[in-house]
Amino acid sequence: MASPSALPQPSRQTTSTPTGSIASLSSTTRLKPSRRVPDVQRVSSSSPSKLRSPTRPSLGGNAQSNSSSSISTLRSTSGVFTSNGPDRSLRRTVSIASFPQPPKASSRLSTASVSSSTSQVTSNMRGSPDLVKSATGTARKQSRLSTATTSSNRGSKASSLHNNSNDGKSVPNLAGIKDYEGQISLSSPPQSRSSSAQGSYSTSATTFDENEDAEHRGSDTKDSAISGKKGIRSKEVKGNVIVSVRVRPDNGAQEGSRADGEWMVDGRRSLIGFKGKENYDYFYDNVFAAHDNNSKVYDSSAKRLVRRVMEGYHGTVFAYGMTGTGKTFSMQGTASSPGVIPLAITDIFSYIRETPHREFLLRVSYLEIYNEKIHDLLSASTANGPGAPAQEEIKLREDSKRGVYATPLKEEIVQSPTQLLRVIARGDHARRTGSTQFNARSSRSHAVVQIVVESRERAPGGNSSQDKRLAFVPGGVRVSTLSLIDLAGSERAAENKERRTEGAHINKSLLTLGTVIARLSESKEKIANSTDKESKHLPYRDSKLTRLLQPALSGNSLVSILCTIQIGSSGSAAPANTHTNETLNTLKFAARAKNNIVSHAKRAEEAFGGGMIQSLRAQLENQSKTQVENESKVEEERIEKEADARHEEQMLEMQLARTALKERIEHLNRLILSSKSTGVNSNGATAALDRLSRLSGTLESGTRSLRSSASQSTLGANSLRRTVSQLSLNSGDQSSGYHAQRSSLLPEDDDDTIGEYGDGNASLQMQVTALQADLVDKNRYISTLERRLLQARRSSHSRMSMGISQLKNGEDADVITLLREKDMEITELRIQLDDKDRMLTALRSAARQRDIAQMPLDASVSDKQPGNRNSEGNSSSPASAPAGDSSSLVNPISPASEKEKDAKRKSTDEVSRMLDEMIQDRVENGHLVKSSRGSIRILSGTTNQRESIGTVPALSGTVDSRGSITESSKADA
Ligand SMILES: Nc1ncnc2c1ncn2[C@@H]1O[C@H](COP(=O)(O)OP(=O)(O)OP(=O)(O)O)[C@@H](O)[C@H]1O
Repeated sequence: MASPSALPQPSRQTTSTPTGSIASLSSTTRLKPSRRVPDVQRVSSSSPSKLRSPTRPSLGGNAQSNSSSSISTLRSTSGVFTSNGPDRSLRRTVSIASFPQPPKASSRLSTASVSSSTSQVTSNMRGSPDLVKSATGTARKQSRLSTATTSSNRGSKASSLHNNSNDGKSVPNLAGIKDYEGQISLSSPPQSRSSSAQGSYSTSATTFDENEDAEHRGSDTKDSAISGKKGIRSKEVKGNVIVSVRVRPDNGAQEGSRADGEWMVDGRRSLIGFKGKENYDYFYDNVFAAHDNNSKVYDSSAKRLVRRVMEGYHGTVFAYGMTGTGKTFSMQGTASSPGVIPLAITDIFSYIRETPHREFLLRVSYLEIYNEKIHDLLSASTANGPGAPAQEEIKLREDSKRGVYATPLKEEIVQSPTQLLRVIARGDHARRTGSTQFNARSSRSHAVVQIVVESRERAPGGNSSQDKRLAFVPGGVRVSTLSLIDLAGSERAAENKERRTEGAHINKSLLTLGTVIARLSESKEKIANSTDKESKHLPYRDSKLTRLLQPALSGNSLVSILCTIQIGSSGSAAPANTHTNETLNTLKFAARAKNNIVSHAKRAEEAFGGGMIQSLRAQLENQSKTQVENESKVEEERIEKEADARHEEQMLEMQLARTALKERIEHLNRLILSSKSTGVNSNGATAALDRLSRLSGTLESGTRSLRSSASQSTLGANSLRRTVSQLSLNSGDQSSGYHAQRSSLLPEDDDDTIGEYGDGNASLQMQVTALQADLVDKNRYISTLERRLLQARRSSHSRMSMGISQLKNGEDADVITLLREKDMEITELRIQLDDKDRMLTALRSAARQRDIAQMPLDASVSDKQPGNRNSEGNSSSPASAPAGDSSSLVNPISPASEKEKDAKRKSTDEVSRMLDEMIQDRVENGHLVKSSRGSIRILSGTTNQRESIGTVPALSGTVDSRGSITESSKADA
């Protein structure tokens, strides 16, 4: 947002125009010293023309004395001419006074003198309308100085002038013609604006300070002098409309050429007179002679209005006149002589700089009305030329707040004069121009620059720019608009068809403008207090131009109209008389405007919650909010993605870990199996159980759920445990039946699995050590797995606690379920590990028991049969014992050990039977397939959870019915 502090403070001296079309804002051209002296000189040496000289001599001694006395009085009062010379102070003082100013105490003396002399003049002029007009003009100037003079002026002659000009007709020069004749040229010296006498301004425009009431008093005197319509306009509205006429230099004019009458331009008295078939004298607020430059034109006709706009009034400045008479020259100016627009821009920024207690925001739009269509001169499509895509049609709308406005129209916020000038230069570039007979680069459209000024009070105190930005009085925003309009020129003599079409539109809209202004007088009084409704009968809607100007013309705005004329017709294709008629029409238009337009412009109220400043502030806040939201959203998404990626990675790791763990378990199973096959499991029953265990492990690696696999695994482990508990009983049994069973159960490819222990010679201790090592391995692995799971959990938790609540409920549930599954998996793996532990313990105790059992047996055998002592090793190593030897060795044993052996055999049979049942069960359930050779294989893909789980109770039931084994299995379960 363009905060006030952000508005750069332009340097008047350095401001330059971005393009050649807009003049440099350098003040040097404006402040040229001694400008007025040459002006005066130029008056006497101005080029010959058909201009009459000022009528001073014709006024007679009184008038002359009046004139001179008034001037001298002004000078002495202001103290500017005498003390400072025509310097900057003077110029500015004069310029500000273009709007009537209140009298000051210091001016009273001079006022009295002016008053008396004016009275004298007017009384001397009675009976001569021409003189009356001239004198009234002088009196009008005088009257600005004091209200005291006003009454006499009003009462005397003003009405006689303005009764005629009111309806657009000027008073013809019926008398005093002689007085004008013989005068070659006229270029009155720049008039000394009465404000200088009032001394109501400081010498610098930048310390402008005036009293509004006083100003209105001043304006009252001025207007009453010019219009003589006292009582019609209220004091408040007079002076709000300034009408000026500017005469373009007629460089090509030659004496006697194309003359159609005699003209008199008296800038000092703001008078233009014409002597021809009819004689006219027109008085305006300002008349600028050919030698007056743009700076003077701006100072006198627009400067004050611009500053009032900055204070909160709406203001409209427009240039009206025939083609080629200098409208664009006056509004835009040149590089060396900037016009109203660049000078206004400079002033706007000066004002901002001088008003630090308020915050300002400026936005600018630029449109043209060409052939009754509105074009946005700042839109890209306009700037890009005819090839660019057509822009959306711009329409005029009206609302109570904004009045009549064009939409959609691009508005640019500007923060410096350079920026503003650049924007306008861009629009100028896009504006349509063409060559007419009277102007090589004629504007073919009405161009409207609109600068919207928003301001509001700052809180006192804040020194830093930061403070200034933040500290505001909780007041409202004041919005005012400055419209600077360069109308297209009327042209009657177009030859080219395109020019004619354009000309028709231009003329039609100008005609409507003239009609509206003429009609304003009909209901002037009404309009002074009018509501919008009452003014609706005026044909504002007949043209886009009048519709756009409606708020200004109907009194809501300060208005300054600059009418341009060219007195000579040199350069014009039109015949001299046509040209003169056109010029007279312009003058009539100006006179009507002066008399008919009533402005009761009021300073805009400070609106709360409205205005661009506030909406921009709100927008900015919203934007930053949205930005923060977006950033946090992006950040959250990034975190979420990272978390997802981490999560996936962890899942993958866990999956791998699980697979690896299973492999390890399988491997462990194999080791157990091999240990069974060699030592503890020498009876073969264990081998069968081991198969089962292995089977469960294999099944486990299938596609069934973790739970089912765990059940299987547990089942295998339980079976093993049971087997181990039985083995503790059968440790000494080495019946060949087990070998037979073992061979029938072992798949062929298991021969390798038996591995190093397969020879049956490896010691049990070695197997136990291997198992232990494996166990340690497994434990390590599980702890790693646990650690990872913990990490995964932590990151999940942190994700949740970080408020990445964008995760859908389903996702949460998924994660939780997954975690639970992993927990279960770990638990189950633990159980398996415990099983293995127990199994190992069982194996150890079995080994120990076997050792113990063998020791007394060996001892008794050796005791009773000393010759057989060497057979001990054979009994413990069936592989090394000769076939059938075992029975022969057993025979000599005592009846007690026979009994013991019997019991062992029985229990071994029992285990075998149990295993058979289990295997049979599995075969029936389709988990195992019996090969033709009698061996059993695992059927791949037979992983039916229901079946596998179902086997457990069946097995349990079987085992339950069997004494000590039942107890052990129950405990395991
Ligand atoms: N006061 C002046 N002093 C010097 N040159 C002037 C003055 N007024 C106008 N001119 C010159 O006269 C020519 C026509 O002026 P300009 O284009 O401003 O006329 P216009 O009224 O805008 O015409 P149109 O309506 O055709 O656009 C330009 O070359 C301009 O420089």
